[in-house]
Amino acid sequence: MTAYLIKGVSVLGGDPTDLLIRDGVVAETGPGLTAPDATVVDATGLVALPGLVDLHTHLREPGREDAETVESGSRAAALGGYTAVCAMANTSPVADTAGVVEQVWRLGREAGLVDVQPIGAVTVGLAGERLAELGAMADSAARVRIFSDDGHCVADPKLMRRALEYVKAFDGIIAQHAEEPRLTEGAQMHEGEVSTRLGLTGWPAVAEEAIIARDVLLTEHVGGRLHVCHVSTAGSVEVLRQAKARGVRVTAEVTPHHLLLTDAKAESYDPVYKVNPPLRTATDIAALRAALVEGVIDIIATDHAPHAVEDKECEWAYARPGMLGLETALSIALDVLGPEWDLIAERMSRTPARIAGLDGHGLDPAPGVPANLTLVDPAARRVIEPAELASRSRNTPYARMTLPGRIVATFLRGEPTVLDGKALK
Ligand SMILES: NC(=O)N[C@@H](CC(=O)O)C(=O)O
Repeated sequence: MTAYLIKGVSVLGGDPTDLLIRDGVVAETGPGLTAPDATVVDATGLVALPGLVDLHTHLREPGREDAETVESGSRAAALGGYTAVCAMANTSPVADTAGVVEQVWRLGREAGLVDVQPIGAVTVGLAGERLAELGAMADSAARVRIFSDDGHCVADPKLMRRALEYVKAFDGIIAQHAEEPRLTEGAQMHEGEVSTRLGLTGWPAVAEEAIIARDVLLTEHVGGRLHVCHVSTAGSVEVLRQAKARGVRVTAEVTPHHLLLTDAKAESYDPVYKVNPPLRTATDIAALRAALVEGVIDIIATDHAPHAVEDKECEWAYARPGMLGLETALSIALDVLGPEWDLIAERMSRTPARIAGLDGHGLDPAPGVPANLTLVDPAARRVIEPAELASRSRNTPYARMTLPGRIVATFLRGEPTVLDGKALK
């Protein structure tokens, strides 16, 4: 294994120092380190963060390798500063058996760019009718601890209750896509002023809030663990605030796009802005940002949702919902939160690693800690060019926008996956 000496780096915004990485761990920290055998990385002006951890990534393999593969998504993740991602189960076939989750897990190991932790489906085929083999997935080599039908809501309350109860045996989590399906039939965008003007069927905020309210009560009742995917409304924040105040074991995520973009984007009729849950209003954005700072929302998760050109560059009504996120998330966080490095590390690395139980991730660089870290140039500004993204898909909502921050290097267990802003594999 090569040793790396990172010179002049600011750890989480602190004074410049050096980090010596050897045998996969941070061996030493402090100014003026020397190590003749080490490769020197000049990190003047760069900030070191614990490697980012994404709790919500769609890698599309197996089934839609034209949109993304475990390898291409892993590369996009590493370039975005991530060292671990949790892969959602809505693949084809669905990740609802030990066989499929082990396949995704193995593909992640082979790609070797980030740790890929599969999420298992809650119900067979995401159909919402009967529980999948949750125990077999938990016992598999992939050691699944988070289960989600994301893309679909586990709408049946009895099934949701059973799922929450079942995974308690191994302290598992049910991650809910909160969308009451009867309230969103035919929905195309957020229900509000803009949808009325455009004549598009609305997806009301209450469709999300009603499910979160139900699920925190169910979670409280059975003493389980709930994670709420992509929270998008001010009302949801209030439901979560109350649940947390009562001590319910619930965590929640917000996506970068729900922190930045509003439903006014739909006025362009450009399906790149079609996403589930839909882009909401400026009032919602303000509430989500405040909740993220306060900790009512625990983490930023990308909901990286690559889609092939034919599924996005078509009429709005026929387009699939979802947008890319891995390669731009840190920039959006910087834009929204400012250079609040400790908060960014908390919401994008430490807390997601803790929720997912990913040992060795989410730890600040210190002697003895596995060297999973990323180096950011906070002064850089970059123009997002879709053709330059490592993802196989092009559906970024930030095309040609200038965003702050650039990932210069990412290390996974002491080996660089990204150097000089370029993926090494
Ligand atoms: N977030 C999205 O808009 N899309 C997700 C699934 C989903 O949550 O609908 C996808 O898999 O494409």
